[in-house]
Amino acid sequence: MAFTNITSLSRFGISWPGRTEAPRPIPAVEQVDRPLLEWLSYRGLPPQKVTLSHTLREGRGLLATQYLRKHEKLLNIPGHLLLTADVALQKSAYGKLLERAEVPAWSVLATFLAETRCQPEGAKNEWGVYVDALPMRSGGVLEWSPEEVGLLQGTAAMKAAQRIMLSFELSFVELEPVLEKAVGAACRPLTMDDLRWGFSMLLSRLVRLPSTDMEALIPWADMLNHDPSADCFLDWDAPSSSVVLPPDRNYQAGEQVYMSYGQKSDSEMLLSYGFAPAALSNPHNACSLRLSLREDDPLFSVKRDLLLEADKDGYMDFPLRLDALPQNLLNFADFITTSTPDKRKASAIDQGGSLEGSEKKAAIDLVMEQCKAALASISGTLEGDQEALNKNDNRLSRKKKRKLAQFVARAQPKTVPIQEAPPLSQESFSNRAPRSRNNGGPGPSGPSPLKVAWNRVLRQLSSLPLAIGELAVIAVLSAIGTVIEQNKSLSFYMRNYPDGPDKVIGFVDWQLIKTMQWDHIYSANYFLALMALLAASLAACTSTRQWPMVRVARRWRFAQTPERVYTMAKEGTAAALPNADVRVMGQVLQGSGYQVFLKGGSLYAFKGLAGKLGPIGVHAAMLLIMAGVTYGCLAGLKGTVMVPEGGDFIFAQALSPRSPIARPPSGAYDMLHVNSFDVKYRDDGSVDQFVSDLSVLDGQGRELMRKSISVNDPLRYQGITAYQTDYSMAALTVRAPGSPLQPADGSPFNLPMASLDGKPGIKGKVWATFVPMEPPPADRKASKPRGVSIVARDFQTVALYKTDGSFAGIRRPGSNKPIEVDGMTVIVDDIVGSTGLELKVDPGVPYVYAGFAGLMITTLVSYLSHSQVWALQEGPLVHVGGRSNRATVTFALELNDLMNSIPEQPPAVVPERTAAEVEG
Ligand SMILES: C[S@@+](CC[C@H](N)C(=O)[O-])C[C@H]1O[C@@H](n2cnc3c(N)ncnc32)[C@H](O)[C@@H]1O
Repeated sequence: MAFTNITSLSRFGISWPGRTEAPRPIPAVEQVDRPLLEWLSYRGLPPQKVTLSHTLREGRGLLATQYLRKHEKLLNIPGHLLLTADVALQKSAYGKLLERAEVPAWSVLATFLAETRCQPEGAKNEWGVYVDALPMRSGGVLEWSPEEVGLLQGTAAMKAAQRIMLSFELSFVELEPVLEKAVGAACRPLTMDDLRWGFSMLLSRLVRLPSTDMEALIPWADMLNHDPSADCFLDWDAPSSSVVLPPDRNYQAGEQVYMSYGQKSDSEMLLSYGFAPAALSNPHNACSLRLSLREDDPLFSVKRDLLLEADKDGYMDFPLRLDALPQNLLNFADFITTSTPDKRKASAIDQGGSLEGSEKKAAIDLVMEQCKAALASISGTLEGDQEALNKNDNRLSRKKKRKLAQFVARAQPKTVPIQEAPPLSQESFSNRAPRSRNNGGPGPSGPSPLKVAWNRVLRQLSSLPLAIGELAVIAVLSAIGTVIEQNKSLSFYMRNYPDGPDKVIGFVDWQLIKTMQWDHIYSANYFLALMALLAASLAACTSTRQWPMVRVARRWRFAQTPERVYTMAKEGTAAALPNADVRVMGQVLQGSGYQVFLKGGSLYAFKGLAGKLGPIGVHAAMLLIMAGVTYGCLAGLKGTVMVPEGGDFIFAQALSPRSPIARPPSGAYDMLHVNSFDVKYRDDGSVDQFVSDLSVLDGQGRELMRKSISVNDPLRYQGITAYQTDYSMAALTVRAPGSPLQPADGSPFNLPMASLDGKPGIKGKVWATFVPMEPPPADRKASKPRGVSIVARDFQTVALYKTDGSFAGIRRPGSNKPIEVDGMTVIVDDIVGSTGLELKVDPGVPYVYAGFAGLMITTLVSYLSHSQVWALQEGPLVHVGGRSNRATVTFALELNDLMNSIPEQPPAVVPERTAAEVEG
């Protein structure tokens, strides 16, 4: 296929430039290079297999001094020659200030370059010779005039240019107040232009060494020029502790050695490095191809609806590289051409997979058709420019630069960067990655492998799909924990989840429950590990995403040009107010709750920063809840007791620790006494409430606390909570003249009650006792004892049965009404109840409560809009732009109202000229 194969470019009459250059005579060292070469050798640069030349098409570059074999290690630059942000921090007069302000690595390096360059001769720091050897200009976009940048209007290259320029401006705004604080620096105060030069040098020379992820300026290696067809990168060689370059081909002595600055498109090259590779020589060039559904397709509306359902528009943009086609492009092309559209196809567009047979052919044909159209427009433009482009060098004249900009603007309507791991990169600058802090490791200033690995782990952990997956698994496990009763005895599970054919829902039996720890799922090791993983994900997301967003939001960002005001507003509200004063605008904004900053005629105002902090608070609150739950699970104690009225126990006897780290609180050694247990009934006879009157007593029996507890109203004492959860019947108080147990004085006596739950044919809460009519027989086996059986289901009535088991009657305890059973009189006086208490010690509760309170507040705060307004005074005009991340319509209305409320200033009075002046 023509477009996946770069050799097909020969049909445009294009061959690879540069790499076919004839070897040159090896030049003698020029006078101008001497200071740099002497400095390099003084700083310990070993003899090299390349030498510096000035007479190359690209300006300076490195020539092989001997035959170089492919893959042989070239260069050998020791680690201490690397200029990293950490080295710059140590050597810079602004080091302490920059360190304290935590500015990004790029800003540290740019400041160091700028200050070194400004230092007077003789007072320069040890990097002075190297910095003086850097070019005055790189040709990159930071050095372009607004008019030149304007030539990119309407292109994606414009966006990239703006991103780079905005990053520089943000860096400057951040650096300016820091640098102002410096006293006694060895150079004059640094200006915006000084720093612009510093950043421009970084953009065109900073190297990222892929294997250590370290960014540094590398003297000597930064003399290598770029060749789009080269495939070799600078890298850190751990065994030799130096920077090396393994060439991707053999070089003759005198030939220029090239490296690759990364798989970058022409526009990226132009913006960062100030040159564009010869036309069509760059296989990494990319343009955006838009594929859309065809309106003449009879299945148009079916396909459009399917795409909408799959959350997609009727068109898709694809970054197209001459040497590769993305799979989702083919999938989308297949969807456009298919005669059997379905849900699966629509939602699988962004997935991998490969197409087969006729589907693949139809998809490729469509892509080819569109590509041809796109390429025809590119090649048409190129032919006219080719001559000019082929002659480009790195000291671009204004005219040439304009020409190149036009080329980028016309030839690449939408250039999209699509490559990985470029060694020379402006990415960290544009993304404003924070300065790396070096904690030791190989090389003098590279991040340790540990740090690289740590960053990778952080990135993985903060992935949203991972966090959603973790939450989903926790939700499923919590559902299991809600359905299956927790922390019951083994016999409970054996009874309720039998094995064999009666398994619950066909597969859940007690063995599975025990093996999977579903009987205590919330303290199971894998559940706790999952909680820890979710906590790590939340923390990673906060540190890698949310906190940087807040830091960016906190920066004051002034717009210096009207275009910038409108760019900052993006799709928000923008307007130009005639005869207005930006200071009045500031006062109006301040009156509406904005924080306003004015610098010269430029205004920046914001409100609702808390809205950006809200999500961090949400994460912190969730972490607190999880920490509280985990702490409660590990350091908690729990237990259940059944205590008869009048009975007591020491808390610690009933509490068992949930893990070895759990410790009973000091109050656990006090005693709980049950003064009474009462069941309250409604008029219809149903149970209304169970009430236990409890007292906490100390070792000497003194009452420390007393409370009547009921369901949902527990007793809380020194971290111990006693819940009313159960009841039982302990004894029946009766009088039974004629029974051998009846005391002689006729007073009532107690008969213990036993639960019948689980006895054949009986389920639920039923208790019974027996009033004997005669002393127990000598041979208990031979004859059954005679007596009255009394059965109770609740505390209101009891049923009495004769010796032969037949029903005798019902009585209310305490009614004093006797009943005659088999000749014996029985009076039921009372049922003595037992209260069932559940005891819990959960030291995590305060944290969980605090977490939930925090969660409610921070969730609300997250909904606050973060609104920003920029304004710039330009003569009598004030350009205003604003945007908000939420409630955009309300914000637009509010900003419009604010703008309308700004009083119009009287226009400046132009004195009328006198007749004499006119004549004169
Ligand atoms: C890392 S420096 C290389 C050394 C540089 N030639 C010098 O004199 O310092 C990068 C700069 O070299 C120039 N450069 C590199 N490769 C080039 C190429 N293929 N064509 C034109 N200029 C190139 C650009 O000006 C770029 O900003």
